[in-house]
Amino acid sequence: MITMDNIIREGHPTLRKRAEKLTFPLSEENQKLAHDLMEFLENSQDEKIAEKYHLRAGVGLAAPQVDRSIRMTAVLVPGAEGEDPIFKHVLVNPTIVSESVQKAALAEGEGCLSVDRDVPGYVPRADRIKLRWFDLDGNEHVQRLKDYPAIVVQHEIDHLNGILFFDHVNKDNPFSVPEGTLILE
Ligand SMILES: O=C(O)C[C@@H](Cc1ccccc1)[C@H](O)SCc1ccccc1
Ligand code: NI
Repeated sequence: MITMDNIIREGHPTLRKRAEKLTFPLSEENQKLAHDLMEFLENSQDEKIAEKYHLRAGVGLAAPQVDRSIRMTAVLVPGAEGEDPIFKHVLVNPTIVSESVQKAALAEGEGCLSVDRDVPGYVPRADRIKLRWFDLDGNEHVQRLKDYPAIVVQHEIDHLNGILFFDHVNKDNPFSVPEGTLILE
């Protein structure tokens, strides 16, 4: 299982690389990695398991964060208590095929499992995206996302491109955003 010890931190060169596209069929190793990335998110969102293994809660984990520079990320956006997840997929070779001009940013800013410090400020991202990805069998999927799920997926795709959330924070005024940006509570 993946624990925090497997997650590389800010300053590790892999976090700043552009990850390599995958070809199908996926290797056994990469199929196992896909499972392990999603398992980490499930564990990190389970109070008992997270406490037992000292896991930070996560809604996304990209392969580069465990030092595997390939275009694969798990995303697990939970639904309400006892409800199905809002978005639960391992994305292979994800791309944003289109996005809204309108931006959105989380009111509480963003964090990252690979960044062990608080970086205050808004992270402006597209509020709505049209996402295309391949599943582990190589089937293509296309789905529109908006607000929080869209923010999470953009955060994870950034990891595949060597981008960290604080790269988007305005250096001069961290709490300034482009006009019309939605601040999501
Ligand atoms: O480091 C990662 O990629 C996982 C991040 C993803 C993320 C952070 C902020 C905004 C969108 C996505 C972790 O999930 S950060 C911890 C967290 C946990 C639950 C809810 C929000 C953030
Ligand atoms: Ni992150």
